[in-house]
Amino acid sequence: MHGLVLITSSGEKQKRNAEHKRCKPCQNVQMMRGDSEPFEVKEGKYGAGAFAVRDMPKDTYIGEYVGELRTPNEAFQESFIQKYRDLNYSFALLEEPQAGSAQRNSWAGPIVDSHYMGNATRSLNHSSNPNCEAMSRFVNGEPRVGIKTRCAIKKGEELLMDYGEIYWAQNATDSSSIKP
Ligand SMILES: C[S@@+](CC[C@H](N)C(=O)[O-])C[C@H]1O[C@@H](n2cnc3c(N)ncnc32)[C@H](O)[C@@H]1O
Repeated sequence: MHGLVLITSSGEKQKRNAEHKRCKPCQNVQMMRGDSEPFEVKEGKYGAGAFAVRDMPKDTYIGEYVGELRTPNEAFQESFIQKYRDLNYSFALLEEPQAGSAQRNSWAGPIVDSHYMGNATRSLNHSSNPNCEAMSRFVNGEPRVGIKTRCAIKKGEELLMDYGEIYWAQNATDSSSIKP
């Protein structure tokens, strides 16, 4: 199965709790309110891409990565269609293995698939030097994924995030999937 990858770990959870206490404004609240930052979707190097329409500081909340929640098994079935179209909109929540464990990252929960029901955040393309990042939050007990800037971004720049190693390992046979 292939998909965009979001790592959650105990370190991440501690960071998240600390962020929650600082709340300026709290990103859970931004998700609940449905806040979003405007950006433009237009043709880029890898099909549609998302581009900043104004300068944004680091940690700007861009919006929620919305989609259908799928089980890993459902996502596996769906992945054949997405692979055929060479467009994969599945966002998996992964858990990091315990320190010292030989186990690889494993699927931890539902997969957010924006292929059929999504919003413009599904247009963010991949870069190994990203200017945006995903964050997972439990909002009223529901797993949700938001996108925020990880550095200051200038108007006109493409918004990019790192899809993660597994995505590219699983797509390695596709000649069009060239990791930049
Ligand atoms: C979440 S979608 C991003 C939006 C997509 N470009 C579109 O036109 O809808 C992910 C897909 O974009 C393409 N893509 C994104 N970043 C890429 C990159 N760095 N290199 C090659 N293809 C990329 C791949 O086809 C991938 O399956």
